[in-house]
Amino acid sequence: MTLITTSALTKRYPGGVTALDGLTVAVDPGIVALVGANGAGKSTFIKILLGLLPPTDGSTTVLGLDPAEKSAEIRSRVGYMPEHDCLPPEQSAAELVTHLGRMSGLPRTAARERASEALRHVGLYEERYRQIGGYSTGMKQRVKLAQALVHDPDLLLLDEPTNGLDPAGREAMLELIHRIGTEFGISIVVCSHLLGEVERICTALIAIDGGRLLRSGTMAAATTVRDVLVVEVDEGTAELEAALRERGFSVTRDARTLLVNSPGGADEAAADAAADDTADAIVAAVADLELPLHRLDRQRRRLSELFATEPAREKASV
Ligand SMILES: Nc1ncnc2c1ncn2[C@@H]1O[C@H](COP(=O)(O)OP(=O)(O)OP(=O)(O)O)[C@@H](O)[C@H]1O
Repeated sequence: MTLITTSALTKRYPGGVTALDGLTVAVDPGIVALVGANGAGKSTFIKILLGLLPPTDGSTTVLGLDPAEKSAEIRSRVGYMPEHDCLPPEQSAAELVTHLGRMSGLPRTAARERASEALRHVGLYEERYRQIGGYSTGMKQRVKLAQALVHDPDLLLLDEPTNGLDPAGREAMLELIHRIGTEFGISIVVCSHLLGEVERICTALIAIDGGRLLRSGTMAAATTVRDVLVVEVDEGTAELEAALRERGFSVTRDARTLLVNSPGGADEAAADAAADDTADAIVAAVADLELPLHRLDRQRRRLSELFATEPAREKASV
């Protein structure tokens, strides 16, 4: 089942701000990065997915359900970690998470058990009876994550989960999110403006800019340069470079690394097929020269490089 679909989703706030402008995406289950600069429309998108805000135009489904009609069901199957601190300082984490578990419909005992379990998953089990007011920022972020997990959701929506954390705290939070997504099999949408962070843990990407879709698809597709292969041999780099040029390839050399251009294709599948042919030709050239092959790979790029070069597009591209 598709995790989230939107069709020409548009949100205009009273006063004339268009926060989302004709957004069309289809995202499969996994750990999905929702990225964009401040004001891009990420929080608006999350609120629409939860049924907290109605769209002005267009439609969306979450776990196959329409938030406009099934917002209660969606909220029972989705956990939401809001961006801002909204925790009562006088309560303990155990009390708060149990209370929110009850609010999501769990019976009293089950809510208490699930709260303990959720707090253990986020590493707060030992501290669960302390008042939240005495917690560090990192611990408060973990309480927000635990309350999102308490009712055993199918999908977690995390709004800027590393906000306010120091580097070690950010690292620990990312590891935790990754573990929840991979070991518990819960799909996660991570809303962030930190590209380096989401690139490491997410399997898919929705990038928005000024309310418009910049790009969506798998993280691998976003970070793979399809038409450039990277080759390294332990010795004989110059001979290999010459041999590849002789075979008609355009090659550039950067120290021990050769970058070999593969003819592009009309679409992703054609580009993949062309890259496979180019890889075969490289392997054949390496074998002919009897060189030790060290690396043969598609070139990767950082998400930040993609957004530095990507022109804002009129229309979605996958
Ligand atoms: N309730 C509102 N009324 C009017 N305009 C709003 C409202 N909420 C958000 N906006 C505007 O809509 C646009 C998108 O805001 P949104 O909060 O969705 O972006 P964001 O990507 O989540 O940004 P941030 O990372 O800063 O939270 C912004 O221009 C914002 O000022």
